[in-house]
This record gives sequence, C-alpha cells and structure tokens, in this order.
Amino acid sequence: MGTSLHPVRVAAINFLNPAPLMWDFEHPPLSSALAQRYQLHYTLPALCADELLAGRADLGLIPIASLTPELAIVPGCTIASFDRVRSIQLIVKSPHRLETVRTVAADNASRSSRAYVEILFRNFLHTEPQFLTAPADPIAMLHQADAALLIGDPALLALESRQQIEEAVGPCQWFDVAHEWHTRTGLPWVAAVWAVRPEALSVSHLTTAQITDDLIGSRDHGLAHIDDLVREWTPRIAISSATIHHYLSVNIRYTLTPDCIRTIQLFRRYAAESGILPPLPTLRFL
Ligand SMILES: C=C(O[C@@H]1C=C(C(=O)O)C=C[C@H]1O)C(=O)O
Repeated sequence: MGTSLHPVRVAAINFLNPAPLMWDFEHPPLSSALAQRYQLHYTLPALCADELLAGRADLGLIPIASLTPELAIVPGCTIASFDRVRSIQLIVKSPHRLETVRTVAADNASRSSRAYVEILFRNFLHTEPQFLTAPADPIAMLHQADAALLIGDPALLALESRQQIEEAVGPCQWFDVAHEWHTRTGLPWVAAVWAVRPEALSVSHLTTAQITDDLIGSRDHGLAHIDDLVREWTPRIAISSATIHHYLSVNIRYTLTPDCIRTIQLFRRYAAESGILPPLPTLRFL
C-alpha cells in the first residue's frame, strides 16, 4: 500500500448525516494512513458537485441530481432513507395545502431534494409552482414563498424550533420529502453517492478496488461506532442524543442497494421527462 504522490482530492458534505461514512478519515487507527492517500475538504452538497464537475476535486459525495455522463458512481455507499429521513422538510404555510402551493423557496445547498420536490409537484400532483433559491432560513423563506424546502442540519434544527417558526409565519404543514417519495414509488429515497472523475484517478496511485474498499471500510467502521458519533455530535448541534442516534441508525441508510440504484434511475427519468434535469439514460459505475 504505497503512498500516493497525488492524493485524491475529496469533496465531502459538512452535515451530520455523512458522519458514519467519514469515520476512518477522522479517527485513528486509519486516519493517518488515509491522509496520505486522500485530501479532504468539507462543504455543502451543491458545492461538492460543483467542485467535482469543475475538476477542483477528484472524488465527491455528490447529490444524485448532479451526476453527469462523465462521472462514475463508486459502488457501495450512499446517503439514502427507507422511509422518513427527518432532514428533508418541505414546510407549507397556511392556508396552503400541497396542491395549492404556487411558490417554493428552496435551500441553495440542495440539488437532489429540490429536484425531488419538483418531481412531487409536476409528476405526482400535476402542478407547476415557481421555485426560487434561498439561504437556509425558514422564517425568511416562508415570508417570501408559500413553501420552503430545507435540507441537512438546518432542517433538523427547524424541526426543533417548529413552534417559533409557526409563531412567526403562522401554522404550517411539515412534509418529510423522503416519505412522500417512498409512499408514491415504494422505493427508497436516495440523496447522494460517492462519485469520481475516472481520469483523475489515473494520476493518483490508487486502484479502483482500493478506493471502494477505503470508502466501504470507513462506512462499516462508522456504523459500528454510532454511539461514539452521537457523543461527538451532541455538543456540536442543538439536537438531543436520542434524536441524533435515531437519525444516524434509522432515518439515514448508507448502503447503495439494487433498489437505491432503481431509485436513481427512476428519479433521473422523471426529472428528464419534466425538463427538471438533463437526461442521464445510463449510470456509469467505477
Ligand atoms: C439526507 C440529506 O441528504 C442530502 C441532500 C442533498 C440534496 O438535496 O441535494 C445532497 C446530499 C445529501 O447529504 C440531508 O442532508 O438532509
């Protein structure tokens, strides 16, 4: 296992949900060996995709909405949910119902969830609300639009301050976007995958097997250390230990199963049919 001359530049997501995937990169005994092979940088999902597509990163945890024919999915890991994900919330302000929403303020960190919500309206509810992009501030968003889409840690925190938000903007209905997808398709909801620019890997000395094994190994070790992750994150985020534990062990799923791959295909097909995303008829794998 030689030291790579050109470490693989990795764009990772700075939310709580990917923490199990990142275990070996952040903890001994493997963190120092992995630091020889990988150079990590943490940012928002939409920016991970931009960095990978612009060639400023070689490997990224990117929204499935940002996959292009040039990128290859690394098999094994994902950010997904089998039903309720908790951290993807579509908040609809009274007196609106889902069916009457005309404007949606979407979190500018999101690519996948925004496209899922567009699919929900266009393909399932047959409405065409206007989308605007906004920073993750639920009260400001709901002052601007009939509905707000929040993702990641800001969505988890909004659930904790639901009462203050509704005092400011009036009563709201809160929809878990993963649950809405799951009840309509019977499939898991998938947000993100590890993806690479395959040509970038040829200048590092890493084999595809090593990258796959490093990422899957890190995920497996992270899932074996959920209690440690809960202890690490409890002081960092204003959410109870019990909620963090449930989130990392039940809400989010980390294995890219055949059903998850069916979801990516169906999601991209619906998005292409409605002109939400460019077509991606075949998925490329490393
Ligand atoms: C589950 C989540 O999935 C995230 C949502 C994404 C998106 O909407 O584009 C992308 C990456 C995921 O980390 C979350 O952050 O809440």
